[in-house]
Amino acid sequence: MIGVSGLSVTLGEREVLSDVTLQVRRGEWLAVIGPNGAGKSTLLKAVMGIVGHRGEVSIDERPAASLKPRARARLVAYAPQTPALPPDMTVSEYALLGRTPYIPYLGRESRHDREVTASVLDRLDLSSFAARRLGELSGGERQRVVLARALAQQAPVLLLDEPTTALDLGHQQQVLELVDRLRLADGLTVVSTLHDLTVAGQYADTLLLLAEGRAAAHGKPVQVLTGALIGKHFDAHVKIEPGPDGRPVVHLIRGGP
Ligand SMILES: Nc1ncnc2c1ncn2[C@@H]1O[C@H](COP(=O)(O)OP(=O)(O)OP(=O)(O)O)[C@@H](O)[C@H]1O
Repeated sequence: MIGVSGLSVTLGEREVLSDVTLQVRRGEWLAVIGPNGAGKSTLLKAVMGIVGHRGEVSIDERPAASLKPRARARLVAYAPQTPALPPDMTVSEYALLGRTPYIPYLGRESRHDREVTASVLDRLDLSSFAARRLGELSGGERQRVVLARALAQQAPVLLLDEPTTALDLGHQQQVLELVDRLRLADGLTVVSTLHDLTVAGQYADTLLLLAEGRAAAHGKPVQVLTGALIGKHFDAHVKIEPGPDGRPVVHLIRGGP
């Protein structure tokens, strides 16, 4: 569904992504992990086509560069880490922007567009916030609104940049379960950056470990979440245990490194 080949990005004077190649199958969840500054957000932005890059990106077998903005928006929804939100816009107006690729030029949203948006707001516990202004929300509420806009887009590919960092535990689970259910029901392809390595290993089929802009490891959670790789690339001292479902659980060890 997503193909990336020889992807490199230079920002300012620095090459922040170097020669990254990967494939994400339809219905797969890929989590991009790695230390701060490794290039995770830049990888998502390059797939979205919002930073200049070298190398190839294809979406649904089509070169991403050839997609017109409206066609791209019907294929890929992106929830950035810290988007600028217009403070006076309401939650429902903002979430409805996710329907823009379906609204005719100079036309208005349909009843279906409003229903899809309302249903997404409901599934993210945001119905009671629908009339609130974005400038009056907490960090976690804002994060769920950004996600609501992306989900309202109903695109087959979802790119989520740190979708849960500002969320309390219950809302983290709600968001991750919602994305997972949509993926299993509708075959969504998901690429998310995630700092919580245990969560990444719980939900994703495949992990990509980026370090200094390069792919340092790629594979199933048990192959990537190893003490050796985490010690080397995060400079962290951890203990890894299999969780109840066999997927790895990463514990920080007090006193290390
Ligand atoms: N506009 C820019 N000009 C120069 N360097 C930049 C620019 N934007 C980002 N960078 C650098 O690119 C590198 C990769 O940034 P990126 O945001 O992709 O990292 P990340 O892995 O998502 O980090 P984090 O975990 O901290 O969110 C960082 O070293 C960052 O300082």
